[in-house]
Amino acid sequence: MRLIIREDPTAVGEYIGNYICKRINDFAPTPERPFVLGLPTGSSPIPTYKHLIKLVKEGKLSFKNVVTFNMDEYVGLPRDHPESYHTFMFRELFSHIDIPPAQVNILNGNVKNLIGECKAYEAKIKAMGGIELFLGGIGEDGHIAFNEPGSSLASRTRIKTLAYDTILANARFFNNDIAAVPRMALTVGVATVLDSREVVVVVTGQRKALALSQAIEHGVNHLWTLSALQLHPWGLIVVDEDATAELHVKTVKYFKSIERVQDEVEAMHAKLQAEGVEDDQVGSMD
Ligand SMILES: N[C@@H]1[C@@H](O)[C@H](O)[C@@H](COP(=O)(O)O)O[C@@H]1O
Repeated sequence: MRLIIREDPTAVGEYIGNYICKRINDFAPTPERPFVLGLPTGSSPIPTYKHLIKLVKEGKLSFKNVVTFNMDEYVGLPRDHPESYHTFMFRELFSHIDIPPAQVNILNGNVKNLIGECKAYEAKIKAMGGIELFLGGIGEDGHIAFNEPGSSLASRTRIKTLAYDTILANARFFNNDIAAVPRMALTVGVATVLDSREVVVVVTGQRKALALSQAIEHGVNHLWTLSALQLHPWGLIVVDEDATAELHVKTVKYFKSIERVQDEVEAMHAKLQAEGVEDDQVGSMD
């Protein structure tokens, strides 16, 4: 796992936006072989989305051959509700870039058969050849997507009851009316995220500092579901200075030293991929 530290959320968004841009351009997607990208909602990815929009407008990036799968969606919230994740994604990203809407996949929390919806989502990801890069955010309790504390680390896309902490945290989007926050969501599982070839997680702000430290300085456990990223060979967390507040100085120093050799390792990864060597033969980047 790698940890990249930047000054503030804007710099984090620029780093991740450029990173995703490079990955998509290196992949050279075509209609027959699209780049499959997993995406999150929340306030943390907004600077990344702003930067991706800028790159598209500058002609440096295209989403024409990108297929997206969102992490989660509330159950029972109308699709056109201002706080549905469907509305969020079109407002913050999809309406401003060149992605064909048919290539956008977002779980539907309003169907009768919610379990069927989740199974079909997993099947569609599989049919697309799996997710190339999953971008994620975390909650203050360390949840990734809506995999609340206590979620199985082997979980797949399913219905999830939201933790009270998450309902409280998300009330800010519902005029601070706790009763208005949906109680349930559909979410990809921890294993769905870990199945991706690469996982990039954005963590900004001091309120996420404890979760970050629990996820990277302690063992893998189901109470801080981001900690499962330790099991992934190609995990990257990009944070701002505020989010490092609970980390040990030696942890910060260690990851900063890794960043220094990052470019060399990425060049090696690209070379081996070009030669057709599988990732698991390459090993992790740290
Ligand atoms: N389901 C989403 C998560 O995917 C997201 O990571 C989290 C953090 O949101 P924010 O970035 O606004 O703190 O919010 C919700 O719980």
